[in-house]
Amino acid sequence: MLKVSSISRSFGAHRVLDGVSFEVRPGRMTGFLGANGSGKTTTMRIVLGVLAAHGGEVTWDGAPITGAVRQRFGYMPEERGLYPKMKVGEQIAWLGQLHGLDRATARRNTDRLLADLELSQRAGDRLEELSLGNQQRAQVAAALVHDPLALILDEPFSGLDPIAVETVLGVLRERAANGVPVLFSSHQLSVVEQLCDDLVIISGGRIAASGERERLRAEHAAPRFQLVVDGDAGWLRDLAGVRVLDVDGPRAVFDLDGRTDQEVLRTALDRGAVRSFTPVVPSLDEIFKEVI
Ligand SMILES: Nc1ncnc2c1ncn2[C@@H]1O[C@H](COP(=O)(O)OP(=O)(O)OP(=O)(O)O)[C@@H](O)[C@H]1O
Repeated sequence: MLKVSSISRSFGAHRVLDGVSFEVRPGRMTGFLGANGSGKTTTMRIVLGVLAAHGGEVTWDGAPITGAVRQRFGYMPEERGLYPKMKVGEQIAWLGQLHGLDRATARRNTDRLLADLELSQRAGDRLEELSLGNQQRAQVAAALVHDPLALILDEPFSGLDPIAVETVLGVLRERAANGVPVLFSSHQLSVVEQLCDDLVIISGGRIAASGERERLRAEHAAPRFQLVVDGDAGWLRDLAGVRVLDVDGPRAVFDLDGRTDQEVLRTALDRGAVRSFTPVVPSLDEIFKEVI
């Protein structure tokens, strides 16, 4: 497991990270979410040892991370590091060798990854000849070629079309399923909402919330319900103890504000047929707005 404990970092007088702590668990896709400038890239650079922390530590399986362990991490940096003039397949295999693979294994891993990322046809092209989306797939391949112990990916989905998101996601999920902790940053809530198991939300260099996505949702869930009745649900507006957010014919969405869900349900049943009565789970968007 990758553990970040109380890390801090300043640039001049600007404190960019302030006591940042979270875990990236094996076999989990962890979304690292925050607005522009909130400290995601700085945190990832510190995890990778590209940048020093001014306080705190990063550990792997309980021990401070050594150079040898870091060498086995996979990193997709924000600035993207591949060579535009070099052929895609050669470049990825070469990066595999730089990470310690023998030539045959590097080649084999490259072929498999390019196939999984649906990029095999472009293996012989120079990187600069690829579309931006395909360049991004190549960057993902570069981060994965040496079968990393852990994956740290800075905005791996930005700029990808929905089909490419699915393809890249499939490859990352397979790694996660094999026990690799995967940390990926994003400021696209909708992307993170679908893709992550765990969530770390950073705001102004501090962790605003972290943990299992579903637990965070449940914790931040207002007691909100949707009721569908026969006829018009407008009567709910006059019921004390509920705050109606929306009524659209037979459908109403409301928060409880003093009355229990069972009381509202009984009232509705007294008035006629109830077609559905369901809790409304908040979107990540709502959680995000609430915690930052
Ligand atoms: N080398 C640096 N020198 C000075 N300030 C820096 C440096 N690197 C980052 N910062 C500042 O640290 C803050 C956090 O930046 P960081 O890149 O970590 O944010 P981020 O969450 O990754 O943002 P984005 O989503 O825009 O990539 C910003 O205010 C940024 O200007």
